Amino acid sequence: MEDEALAWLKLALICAAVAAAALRIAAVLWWRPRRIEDHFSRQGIRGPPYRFFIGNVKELVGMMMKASSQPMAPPFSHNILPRVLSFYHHWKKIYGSTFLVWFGPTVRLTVSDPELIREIFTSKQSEFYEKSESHPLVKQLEGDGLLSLRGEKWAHHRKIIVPTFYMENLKLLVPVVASSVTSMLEKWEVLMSKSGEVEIEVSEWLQNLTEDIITRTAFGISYEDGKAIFRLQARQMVLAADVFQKVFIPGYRFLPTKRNIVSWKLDREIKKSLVKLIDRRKEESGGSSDDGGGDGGGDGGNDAAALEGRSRSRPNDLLGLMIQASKLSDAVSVNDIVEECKGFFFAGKHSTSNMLTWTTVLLAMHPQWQVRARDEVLRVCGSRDVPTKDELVKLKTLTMVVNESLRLYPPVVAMIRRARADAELNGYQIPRGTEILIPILALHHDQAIWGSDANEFNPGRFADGVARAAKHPGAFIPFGLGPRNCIGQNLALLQAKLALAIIIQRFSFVLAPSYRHAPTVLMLLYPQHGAPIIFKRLADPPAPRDQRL
Ligand code: HEM
Repeated sequence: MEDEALAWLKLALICAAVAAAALRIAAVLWWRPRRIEDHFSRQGIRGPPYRFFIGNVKELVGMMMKASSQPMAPPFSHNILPRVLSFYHHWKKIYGSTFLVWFGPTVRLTVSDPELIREIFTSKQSEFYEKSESHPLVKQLEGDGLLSLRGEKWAHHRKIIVPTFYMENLKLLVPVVASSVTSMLEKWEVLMSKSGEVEIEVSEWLQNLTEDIITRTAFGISYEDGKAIFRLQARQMVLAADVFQKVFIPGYRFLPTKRNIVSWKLDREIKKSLVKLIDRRKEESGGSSDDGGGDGGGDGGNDAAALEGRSRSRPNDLLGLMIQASKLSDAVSVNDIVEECKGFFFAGKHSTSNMLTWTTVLLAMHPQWQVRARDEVLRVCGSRDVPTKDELVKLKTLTMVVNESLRLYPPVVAMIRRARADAELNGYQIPRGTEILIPILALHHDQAIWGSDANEFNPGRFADGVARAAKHPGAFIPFGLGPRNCIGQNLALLQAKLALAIIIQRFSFVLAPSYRHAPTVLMLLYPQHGAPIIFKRLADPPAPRDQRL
């Protein structure tokens, strides 16, 4: 009898637990989304209706797949928003520029008004919005460093790493970057036909170039070891990109599939090699706080100032700076350094090569700007000399071209933030946990901000600088904005200008007949069918040095 009562009790408890779990699931997947929809609807913000569990993902993926399966129309148009962010383009027409979209049961408020964006990133309100958790695959690649850290740990790391990217430090890297570029061009020369022409798939070559440069910046004197490590990471990226294109299955990354086993092995190898390298660099720098990256001495108190002093005298590499900082502060461990190195490779390589690829494509499409940019380079730097750091600053036309390329084809097409507490955004009440989607690409193509030629390539709009190029000074944000803006933007721009200057100095180029204009997004904005371009060696232009500026 007692046994039977116990059995009933157990059953009742199980039923209660199942009912509680079901209620919880229903709350998360049904009532909460409805409540949020109502909350925003009362404030005049609407969006496509939430569907149980999947939200708007099915329609969104369908629109994106359809768009990327169709050619651009007209074929070389820069009006790429409908193709690249088709869901935004479609729903904006129905619901206005501030609308809700459901990524599963997670709500995202899409915001493309520059005033609201400024509020989210730079005003006092900005402390309410934090970086949201990345997709697990992205997280594995970006590491647990600056890109994903939050709070005090992020602030500490940022303070330590910032001096690496000071312009006076980066300028010392000009010869390093230039030698990577010229060695790439020498390889192109070898491939050239007798008539001095060659077809190059630039996106691949430029990826190798930026990998080389980021390796030198991150590892400096340990270049060869760094290269081997970044090769492993590049393999891991290929695996991740493959999975990224498939339907996301929660928990998939924990399953011992063939792909996951290879990826885990790579991850272990990357960590092991980095730890070994860091230990060796630590040993080489002995008991002193100098890692050999600089020649000043630190007092152990103001670490950022000490690092800054060093950066003026010699180019420090990221690894050297982090090792130095780890000696000055317990807050940076070997594991932290490992994670930062991973993040730099992830953030620096493809974004910069994409920017270079799009700018090369645009110059091939718009020969009049290619000629203008070349005339300037030849006038300022001559026909064969590698531009110096001072000459680079004088290349105004090239700067305008790069900015226009970053406007029309921003490698990072969107950013996401998450409200960590209930917040007010210019009168809108934003509940805790709401994610905010900032479609950089849409902001950059908005006719209300950039004028009726927003979808045309017109570098001239940047003639008076970035702040005056649009109706709103904060409308150009390829590198993000506020305290978490891109730490590597100076390096990226320096690389791009130097590489482009050396290329246009030596070659003229046009799109290959096989080029199909098809911008698409997979983590970053890239040319779906590659970027084949025909380069033709220029006859040595007669520009003697003394006739230049
Ligand atoms: C054209 C090239 C690049 C573009 C378009 C770009 C774009 C961006 C954007 C939009 C952000 C802000 C993301 C957000 O707020 O959610 C960002 C952050 C970041 N970028 Fe870049 N980036 C580029 C190159 C680089 C390079 C070369 C490096 C490093 C070598 C780098 C390292 C980082 C890091 C570490 C962050 C996170 C900063 C923080 O949160 O404190 N980026 N980048």
